[in-house]
Amino acid sequence: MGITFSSMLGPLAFWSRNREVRILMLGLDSAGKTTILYRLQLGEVVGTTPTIGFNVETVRYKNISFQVWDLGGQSSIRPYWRCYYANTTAIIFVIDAADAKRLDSSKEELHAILQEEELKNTKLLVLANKQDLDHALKAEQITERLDLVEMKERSWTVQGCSALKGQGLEEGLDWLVSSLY
Ligand SMILES: Nc1nc2c(ncn2[C@@H]2O[C@H](COP(=O)(O)OP(=O)(O)OP(=O)(O)O)[C@@H](O)[C@H]2O)c(=O)[nH]1
Ligand SMILES: [Mg+2]
Repeated sequence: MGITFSSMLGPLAFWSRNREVRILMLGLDSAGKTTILYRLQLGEVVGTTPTIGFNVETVRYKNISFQVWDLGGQSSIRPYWRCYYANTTAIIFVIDAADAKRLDSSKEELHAILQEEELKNTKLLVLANKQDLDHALKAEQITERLDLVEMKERSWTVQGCSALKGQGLEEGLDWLVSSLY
């Protein structure tokens, strides 16, 4: 009996308890996607091998269930990314910020994804991973190199992180959560 705080929150509380947000994690091979997935889910660094196909895990953060799809990034399997686009809420695009030579390839793949009709309403979190390495480019430099500065039609951000050290990932998820409301 009586009105409880959660009943007053009503639909919002229901939404946050029950909605599963589908996230696609994409990026070139060896960017650190699988390491990030398991760092988020288990809170530790696991040994990885190149992903052939995908890993999918539920990550609970701030009362929201994220269903995170981590797809293999090798060039031969990138054409299969499109099979997973439907019903995606947000893209996490992972960059190896210490691998400046491959930034142009990352940019090409990212801009191709952003043209996809099925992904046109998705939020975009770019993770500039491997910030623990001395020569890693900072988030601002990655933003420029990826040609994102002028992008106005979608919610996006670039967040520096290190899956190895566990830094920057919570900030990225906080941005994702805030972008959902
Ligand atoms: N120094 C450093 N190395 C990292 C970091 N994150 C991942 N790595 C390493 O980068 C390599 C590739 O990591 P994965 O997570 O397998 O990369 P991936 O993006 O899943 O690669 P594919 O499955 O081939 O698409 C591994 O040796 C990781 O240990 C990081 O933050 N810092
Ligand atoms: Mg992988």
